[in-house]
Amino acid sequence: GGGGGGLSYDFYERTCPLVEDIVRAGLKSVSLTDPTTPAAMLRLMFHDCQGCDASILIDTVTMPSEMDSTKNFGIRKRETITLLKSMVEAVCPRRVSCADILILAARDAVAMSGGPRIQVPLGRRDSISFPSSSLADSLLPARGLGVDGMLRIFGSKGMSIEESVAIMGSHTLGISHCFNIFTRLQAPQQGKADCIEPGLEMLLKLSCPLGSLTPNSSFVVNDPTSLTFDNQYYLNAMRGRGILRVDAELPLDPRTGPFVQTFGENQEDFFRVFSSAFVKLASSGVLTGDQGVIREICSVI
Ligand code: HEM
Ligand SMILES: [Ca+2]
Repeated sequence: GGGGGGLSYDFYERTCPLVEDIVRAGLKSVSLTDPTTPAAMLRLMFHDCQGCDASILIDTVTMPSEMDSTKNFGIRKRETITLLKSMVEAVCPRRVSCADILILAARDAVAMSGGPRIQVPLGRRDSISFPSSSLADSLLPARGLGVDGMLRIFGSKGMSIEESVAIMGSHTLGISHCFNIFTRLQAPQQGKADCIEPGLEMLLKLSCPLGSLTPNSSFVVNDPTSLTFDNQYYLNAMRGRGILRVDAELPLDPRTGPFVQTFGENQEDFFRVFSSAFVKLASSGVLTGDQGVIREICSVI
C-alpha cells in the first residue's frame, strides 16, 4: 500500500499487453451512445481513489455500500467498468484488476474529451473487504466544501497547491444536480469568499427553483463546454461563474487564485500539472503485490 510503491508502467506488458487498447476501444463505443460518459468516469475515479481499490463498484444486499453515502449522490455509469472488465476478461482472464481498469477508463476519458494523454502506472489490486458507507461519508468532500478543506484533502495525497488547483479542473467536464447546489443558492454568502455573478445566480435559480420536485434529476453544467476537457473551467470561475462553492472560491483565495489565472491563460500549463496531479490521485494508498485480490466481476466480492 502506501504512496503508490509497487505500481509500474509496464505491469501488464507480459500478462495482458492489449489491456490499454481494449479499455480505450470499449470506452469509445460506450461514449458514442452517451457523450457524458467521460465525465462520469472521471468523477467515479476520484470517488474510488480513497484507495483506488474498486470498492465503489461493489453491490451489497444486506448492508450499506459506498453508494449509500450521500457523498456519492450522482455517481453514474459504474456498470461501464463492469462491462470493460468483461471485455478484458475475455482476452486475459483473472489478470487485470477492476481498480486498474477504472484508472485507465478515467485517463482515457480525459484524453478522448480533448485533454492530456496521461501515462499511468498500473498494478493496483481490488479490495477484498466489504465497502463502507461511513468511510465514504468521512473521506469524500462535502458539496459545500471550501478551498481550505479541498487543499487539506489533496495535500494529504501529496499534491502541491498548484496540483490541487489543477485537479479541480476536472470540473471542466460534467454536471451538478440541483440537489447539490441548493444550499449554496440559499446562502450564497456562507463561505467567506464565496460570490455568485448575478447572471449565474439567476440561471441557477431558474434551473433549480426552490421547492423543485426534481432536485435529484435536474442539473446544470459545470462549465459552458461540459463535454470538452479544456481550461474554460478556470475562465468561468474567474468571471464569478463557478458552480460549487469550491469552484467560486478558487480564483478568490490568495493561495489558489494565481494558479487559476495561469491555467486560464495557458491550457498547456493546466494539462501538464493536471497530469502529475492525476497520477498522484490514482496512486494514493493503493493495494499492490499480494494485497487484495483481482475480482472477476467488479460488482461482486
Ligand atoms: C474536493 C473538492 C470537490 C468537491 C467539493 C466536488 C464536488 C462535486 C459535486 C457536488 C459534483 C456534482 C455531482 C452531481 O450533482 O451529480 C461534482 C461533479 C463532478 N466532479 Fe467533483 N468535487 C471535487 C473534486 C473533484 C475531483 C478531484 C474530480 C476528479 C478528479 C472531480 C470530478 C468531477 C466530475 C467529472 C464531475 C461531473 C460528474 C458528472 O457529470 O456526472 N471532482 N463534484
Ligand atoms: Ca470544459
